[in-house]
Amino acid sequence: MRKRVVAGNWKMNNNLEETGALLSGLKTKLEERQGTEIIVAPTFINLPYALEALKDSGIKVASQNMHQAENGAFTGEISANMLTSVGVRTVILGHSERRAYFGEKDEVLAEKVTTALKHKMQVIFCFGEELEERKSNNHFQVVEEQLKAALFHLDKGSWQNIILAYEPVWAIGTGETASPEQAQEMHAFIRNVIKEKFGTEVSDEISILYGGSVKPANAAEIFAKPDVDGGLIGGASLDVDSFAAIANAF
Ligand SMILES: O=C(CO)COP(=O)(O)O
Repeated sequence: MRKRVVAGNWKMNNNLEETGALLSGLKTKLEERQGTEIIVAPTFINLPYALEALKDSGIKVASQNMHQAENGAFTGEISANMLTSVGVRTVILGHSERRAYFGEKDEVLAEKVTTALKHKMQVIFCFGEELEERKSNNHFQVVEEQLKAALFHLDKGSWQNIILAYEPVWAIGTGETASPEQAQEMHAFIRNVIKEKFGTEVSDEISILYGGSVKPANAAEIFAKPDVDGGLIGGASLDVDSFAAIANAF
């Protein structure tokens, strides 16, 4: 049975006080939630605080990024060892904002995935096409290439620590969502790409999340599709009621 996951990517939002308020609201609203893995990804500086605040809640804490090297002269960066040493066991990698604004390429992302897995971290791996690529009908090819470049070096066993997050760039923060049919079509394609390389024992078990303007009003319809196993939520994860409503949309 593959996991259902609802994850909140807070991006560069929420200072300490705002983090505290959001976490205590989530704890109250989501503590009893069964059957769906809930993950929140505050900014690096608030990760230890979030871990403490969510202790015993069943809600997991993820970082939004990580450097591929073990340690060294990489000013401003955070390593896998630093994350796991404070108790963070999940990392979001490959987000389109990291690719677009910080120049992260597939090769670096492949290294980041390897490093995270070496440290026994769970990886939420993001990928997805840009608007022009969809308009020119290249979206399937783009997505397949992103998966191949960053994840095809893995062995079968590693996949139990991977969650995929399909996030079409044109739907992120734009209010424009992929239709449930578009999401299902792409998710089925992704599952098939994984099946052809790694077999059904991997493709049947891998959780594939959809991300891009998921809101309480559209979550249930998207999550109802057979190959959509949950969501990676940006803007709507910053509000307790919205995020709780999305988590309850299965
Ligand atoms: O980028 C996203 C999650 O990682 C999606 O962001 P929005 O939900 O704000 O569109």
